[in-house]
Amino acid sequence: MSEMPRLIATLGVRTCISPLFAATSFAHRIFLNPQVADLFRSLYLGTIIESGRRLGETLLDIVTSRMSHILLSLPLMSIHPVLVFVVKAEFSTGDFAYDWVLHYLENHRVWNESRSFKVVARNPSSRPNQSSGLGAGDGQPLAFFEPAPATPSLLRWKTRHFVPLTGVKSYWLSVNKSVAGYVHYDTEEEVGGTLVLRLWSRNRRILDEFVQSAREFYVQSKVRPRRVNPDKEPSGSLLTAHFPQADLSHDWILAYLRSADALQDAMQFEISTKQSDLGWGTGPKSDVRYMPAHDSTQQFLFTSPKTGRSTWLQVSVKPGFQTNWMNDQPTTGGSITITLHSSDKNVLTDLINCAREKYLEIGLSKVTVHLADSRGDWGKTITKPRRPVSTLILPSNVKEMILGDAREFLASEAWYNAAGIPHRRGYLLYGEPGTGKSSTIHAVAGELGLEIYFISLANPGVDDYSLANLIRATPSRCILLLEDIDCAFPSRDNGEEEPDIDQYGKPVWHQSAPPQSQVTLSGLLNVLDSVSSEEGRLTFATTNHIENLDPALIRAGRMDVKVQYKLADSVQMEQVFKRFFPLISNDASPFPVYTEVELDDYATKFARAVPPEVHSIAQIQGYLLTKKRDPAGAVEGVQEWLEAQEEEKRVLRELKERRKTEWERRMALMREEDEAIHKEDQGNGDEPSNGECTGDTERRSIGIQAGVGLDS
Ligand SMILES: Nc1ncnc2c1ncn2[C@@H]1O[C@H](COP(=O)(O)OP(=O)(O)OP(=O)(O)O)[C@@H](O)[C@H]1O
Repeated sequence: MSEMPRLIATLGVRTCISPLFAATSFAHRIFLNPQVADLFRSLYLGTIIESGRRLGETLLDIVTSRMSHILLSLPLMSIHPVLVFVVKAEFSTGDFAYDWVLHYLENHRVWNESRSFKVVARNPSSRPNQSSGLGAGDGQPLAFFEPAPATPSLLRWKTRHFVPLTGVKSYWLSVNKSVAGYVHYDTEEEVGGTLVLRLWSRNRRILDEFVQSAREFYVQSKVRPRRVNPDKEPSGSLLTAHFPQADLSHDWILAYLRSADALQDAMQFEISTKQSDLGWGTGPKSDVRYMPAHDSTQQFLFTSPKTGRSTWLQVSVKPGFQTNWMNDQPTTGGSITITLHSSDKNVLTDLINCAREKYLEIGLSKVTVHLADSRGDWGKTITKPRRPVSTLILPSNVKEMILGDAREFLASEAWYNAAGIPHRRGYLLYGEPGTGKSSTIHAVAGELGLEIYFISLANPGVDDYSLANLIRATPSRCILLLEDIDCAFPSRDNGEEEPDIDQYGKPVWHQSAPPQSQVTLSGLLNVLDSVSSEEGRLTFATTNHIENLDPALIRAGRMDVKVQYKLADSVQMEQVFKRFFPLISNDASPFPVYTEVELDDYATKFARAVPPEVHSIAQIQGYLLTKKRDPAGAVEGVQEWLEAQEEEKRVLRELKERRKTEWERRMALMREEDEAIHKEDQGNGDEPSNGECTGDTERRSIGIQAGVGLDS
C-alpha cells in the first residue's frame, strides 16, 4: 500500500502524456501488486463459499423438509461437523435464559414434533415453571417432559417476521441438553447442566430473535420464575428490599401479603390460633392464622394498580424470636425480604404504596398496638377490635374532653410551630385499678385512627438507652403509651421486700426480686423532652399511684392533661347495669323478658344497693358477668356479692397484717442473732471488718433468698 502515492503520482504525469498508455500501465501495476491480488483472491473465494453455503442451505431445506422423519432418527452429532454455518448458543441451568428457552421449547409446537424426551416426575421443583405438588389428589407427582439429555433433537422454528418476497422464514435448530440441571429437593441447590442450541443459519440476528421470542413467551405465560439468591445475582439486575420487624413498613407488607393471598402456594406454615397475631390467615374469628414457617421463601405476582404491570416477587419471611423464654415477651428480630424480578425502583415504590393503603384499610376497623420487646426494639404488632368511645362509662364530659383536646392538638401543628412550642402533648390518667384508663386510650386511638406504641417501663430490657431508641423509632402522629409509669421508679424507702403469705399463713419468700425498671427518672424526662422526638405525638401515661411520681414528671409540658379515674359512682353503676342487660324485643326468647321501665327500676335498685366509690367498674363488670341475661337475679344477688367482697377484703387485710408481723419478728430475730455473733466474735478478739459477713450471717441471708423460711 506504501506504493500507492507513488503510483498515483506517476499516473498523473503519464495521463498528461497518453491516457491509454496510462490506463494500461495502471491496471498492470495494480494486478502485479501482491496485496491487491490477495484482496481479489479473498473476494473470489468468499463468493464461492457463500454461494456454496446458500446452495447447501437450500438443498438441506428441501431434503430436511421432505425427509425430516429420517433425519430426526439420525445421530445428529455426526452431522454437525458438516454444518459449518450454524450459530451455536449455550444456556446454563443457573440462568434465566435457560428457563426462557426451555419453557419456550416445551410449550412450543416445535417441541411436540420432537421425538426425544426426558420424562421427570420425582422432582418437579427442578423446573421453575412447573408448579410442584402431587397430581390430582392421587398421591403421585405429575410427569414433565424435558429435552432428553445428550440426545440432540431437531426442530423447525419459524421466525415471527414476515419478509415480503420469501414470507415467514423457518430455520432448523437442534437442541442438545447435557446432563440435566436439577435442583436438589432438600438443599434447593442448582446442579449444573447446559442446553446447547444450534441454529442452522449463519445469521446471528436469527438467534437474537429466537431468544427474544422465548423471553417474551415466558413473560406472557406469567411463569413462576426460579428462586434466586439475591446475594448471588449480578448487582443491579434484581432489586431487593428488607423490611425489619421493628419498622412499621414491615406491617404494611405483611398486611398486603396477607390480603393478596401471596402464600397460597406455601408448603410450610406455623399455625397460630391467636387472632391478634398479624398472620396470613384471612378467615373469620374461628379460623387459625397461618404464619410462613421460618425462613420460608415464596413467590407471587404483584400487579401494580397504578401501571397494571405485573412483576414477580420473591418473599422471604424470617419470623421473630422470643428473646426471653421465661416470660411471655413479644417476638422480635424478624424481617421480610422481598426480591423483585425487576430493576425498576418504581415497582418497589408501587408495592410499598399499595401495601400501606391495604394496611390502613384493614386498620380502619382495628387498633394496632406495637409492643416493645425485651431488647428494647419494637417487636411484635397486635391488632385489637376498635372500641367505640360510647362504651366507656365515665363521669360526664371526661371522654369528650380528652377526645376534643387530642383532636385539637392534632389539628394545630401550625399554631404550635408558630408559637415555637414543641408539637407534642402528654396525658396522665391516674386512679384506682380497673376504672377504665387503658380502655380510654384504646378507644381514643380507634377514634382518631392512631396506632399505639406500648412501652412497659417495668420491662427489664428497657433502660434509658433503649427507651430513647424506642421513642426515636415511633412515627409522628401516634400514641405513645407508658403504662403503670409508677412501676418505673418504685419507692426506695422499703428496701427490704416483704414475703408473700401462703394459704396457711406461712411466708413464701421470693427466689429473686421481681424485675425492676432499668429506666431512671432523668432518662425518662430526657426522652420526653428530647428534641429528636417525633412531633405530633400524643403521650399517654397511666398510674395507680400518682403520689409516687416525681413532680418533675407530671409538670405541664410533659403531662399537660391529668385526669383522675375514680371508683364507680351511682350514675356509672346504673350505666354499666343497663349495658349488661339490653332490651330483648323477642317474646320467644328463652331468657327472662323485661320492659324498659323494669330495667330502669332494676338499675336504680342495683346502684342504690352498691355503695358508691368503693368498687371499680371492672369489679362490677365481673359480678354482672355471673348474672348474664338476668337483671332481676343481679339485683337479688348483689347483697351476697357485697358481703363476699367485704370478706375477701378482710381476709386480704388479715393476711397482709400477718405477713407484716411475721416479717418484723424475723427481722428482730436476725438482728438478735447478729448481735450475739458479733459479741461472741468480740470475745474471741475476732473483729470482722466492715462489709464482711460471718458464715452464719451468710447462711441466713442465703436461706432467705433461696426461699427457705426459718421455723418460728
Ligand atoms: N370506665 C369504664 N368504662 C367502661 N369499661 C370499663 C371502665 N372501667 C373499667 N372498665 C372495664 O374493666 C376492664 C379493665 O379496664 P381498664 O384496663 O381500662 O382499667 P385500668 O384503669 O386501665 O386498670 P389498671 O390500672 O389496672 O390498668 C375492661 O374490661 C373495661 O372494659
